[in-house]
Amino acid sequence: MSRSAAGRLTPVFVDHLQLADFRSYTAVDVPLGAGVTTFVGANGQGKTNLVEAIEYLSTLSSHRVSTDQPLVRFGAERAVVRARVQAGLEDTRQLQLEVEITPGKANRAQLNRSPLRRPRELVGVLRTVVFSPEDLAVIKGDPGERRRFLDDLLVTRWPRMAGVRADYDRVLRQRNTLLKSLSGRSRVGPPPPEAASTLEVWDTHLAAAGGELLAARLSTLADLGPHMAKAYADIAPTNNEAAAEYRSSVDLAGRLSRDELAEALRDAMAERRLEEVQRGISLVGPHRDDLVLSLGVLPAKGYASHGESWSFALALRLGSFHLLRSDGIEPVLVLDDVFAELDVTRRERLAGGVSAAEQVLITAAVPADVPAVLQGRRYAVRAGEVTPDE
Ligand SMILES: Nc1ncnc2c1ncn2[C@@H]1O[C@H](COP(=O)(O)OP(=O)(O)OP(=O)(O)O)[C@@H](O)[C@H]1O
Repeated sequence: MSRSAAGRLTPVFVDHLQLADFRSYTAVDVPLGAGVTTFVGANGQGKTNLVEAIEYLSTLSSHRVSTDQPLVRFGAERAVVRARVQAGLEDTRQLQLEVEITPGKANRAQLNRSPLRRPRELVGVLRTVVFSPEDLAVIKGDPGERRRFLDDLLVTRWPRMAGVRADYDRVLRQRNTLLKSLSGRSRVGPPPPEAASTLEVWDTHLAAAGGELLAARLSTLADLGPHMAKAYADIAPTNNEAAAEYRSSVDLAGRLSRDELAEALRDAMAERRLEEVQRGISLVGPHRDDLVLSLGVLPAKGYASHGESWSFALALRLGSFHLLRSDGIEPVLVLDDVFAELDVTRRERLAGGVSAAEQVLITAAVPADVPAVLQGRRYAVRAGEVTPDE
């Protein structure tokens, strides 16, 4: 979604959500709209399930699970998530998004009631930024959590990158299978000529997709940096600046373009060929990289306090939100279960930081945790029923 001629962002928001056999819901219909909507209810009533469905329509993934099975209501065969999205200044442009999730089989997606050739084509029609308790793992967890954060963000910016990311993962799996078979030989030395040439083919594919992924990561991180630092300073004013630096498994030597990075990857693979064959695994590439998040001179991981880690996680999401807006994209902002984790000052600051959003979806077990300025439309969620809460 791009800027209008007047320079305004095109407003985008979910207007209606409909679920069938998704998570705990047999069937539910929820009218939504621009501005703030809060879902309140006791623990385990199905609040997060609602916003998770919207996230799934946007990204075809969930921040809570890595497989689709838990998304389908226990005992059901498939789930359907359907939403009407308003995308336009004149209230005229409505998009109908639908995805059918069938674990173990290919999912199916529709846009405006026409089946898409590949569900992936749905990615990017609706953009979301989701902040949830699971985000703490981006600060405290393994490098994979930070890679996923960055890759999710760059796919949100450039939906085409979903294909590049999938290609990279596929080629990596195939290359690893070959390396593993070579490492199983009784005497591990340079691979026999036939295997060496097959490996070179995989090197070329891995370097091509890897170079493109790396270039997108580096430019996204560079663009995110100032937004993230500002968001952190707004939430937790200290002298410590929040920063993020890319740590690569290859010597990047200032290279930034996709072709230069692909070449760097190919060189690094050639250099470590013997070691890769011995260990039976791909040792260089974006899948081995990390983001070093720091507060002042100290790394956040292992040093930041619990509150600082929360502020940092929040700054990553708010920074992402502002980055996307500066790209001309209007993402739907989801704040899932986060107000209970923040102190009063940070709640108020978060509320101030999201006031620019066209649509904010909030879940909370305790309504009083949500600052008054964010009290928009409210729904009570209880045992699979979603009803307006006056
Ligand atoms: N595939 C599924 N089939 C049936 N029920 C499910 C499925 N997945 C999750 N649930 C149920 O959904 C409920 C959790 O819903 P959800 O995570 O939306 O809760 P919540 O209202 O956000 O709660 P909290 O305030 O504790 O975060 C649990 O009771 C869980 O058993």
